[in-house]
Amino acid sequence: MNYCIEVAGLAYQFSDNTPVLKDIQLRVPQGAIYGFLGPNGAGKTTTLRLITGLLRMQKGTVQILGRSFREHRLEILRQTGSLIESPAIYEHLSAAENLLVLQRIYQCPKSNIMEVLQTVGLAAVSNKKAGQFSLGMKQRLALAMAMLHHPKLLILDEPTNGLDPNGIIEMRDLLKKINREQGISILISSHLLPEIERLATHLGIISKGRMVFEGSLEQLSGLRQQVRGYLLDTTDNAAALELLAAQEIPVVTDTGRIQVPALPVAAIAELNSQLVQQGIGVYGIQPVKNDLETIFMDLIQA
Ligand SMILES: Nc1ncnc2c1ncn2[C@@H]1O[C@H](COP(=O)(O)OP(=O)(O)OP(=O)(O)O)[C@@H](O)[C@H]1O
Repeated sequence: MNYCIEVAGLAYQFSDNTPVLKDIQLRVPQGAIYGFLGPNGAGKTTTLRLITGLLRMQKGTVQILGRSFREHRLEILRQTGSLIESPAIYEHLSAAENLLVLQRIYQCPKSNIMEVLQTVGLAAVSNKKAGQFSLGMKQRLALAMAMLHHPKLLILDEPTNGLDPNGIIEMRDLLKKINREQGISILISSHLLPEIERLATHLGIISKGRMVFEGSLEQLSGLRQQVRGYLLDTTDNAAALELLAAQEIPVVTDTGRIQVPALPVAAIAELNSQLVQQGIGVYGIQPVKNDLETIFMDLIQA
């Protein structure tokens, strides 16, 4: 598989000497929308700042679009668009004028300006001052700015932060469209699993400065299929709990029902017959499967 970003052994600490990143491995397949997920303070922004050269690397290697970032920094940045921290939008300039400033820096064709405004759905308001834009429109302008020079790769740090539900959906659809129609690979960070689940093809989860999962969405869903335990419905829960305690089987009862761990199916069948032999009717045995939220919480709390 070809990767547009390959990070290995990335470690970082700020001046207070507390390690913030520890041995980060991250591989973004070409053409992917890679969701970089983790709770607040996990190290997402620091990782993205290192990958885009906003922070100086201390340890590890970063390859972008097949080249070492250390050795080919400028060449890589010319092919990469990023949106990290608040974008530098001039509020007193129109959307088109904001892009014109960048067009002069990038020395790219002027026709790119209307083209990206079209892509992000701001062509009709290209002459409106950015200061009069809603937050969602500003984020779309920021995305247009990141895309102006036709990058092959976009690196976006929580681009939906602060947007209302409609703005979030718009941004998600836009990113999918850009990825599908222009073949641009996207690395996007978020602390919201449902958002990433609806958008990403691949996923990396970071917690306390370490990667705790990396793989496709299917692989994560595979974990969802695993059985966490079984719910037992009985005619006499008190007697059933006594029998389980005698066998030292841990139970959870916080839903008002008895949940036993994911024992082998033969052990569950044996438990069922013992309960019945004790005169306790068992009218339900239901496997409890992981949901994505539980998997996520398990991974980040491990
Ligand atoms: N300039 C800095 N100096 C010292 N510590 C910092 C600095 N920037 C970030 N940190 C610390 O590094 C850790 C990781 O922060 P980072 O911003 O990378 O996390 P994050 O996953 O992006 O979180 P969030 O979702 O809240 O943005 C945090 O403990 C943070 O306090």
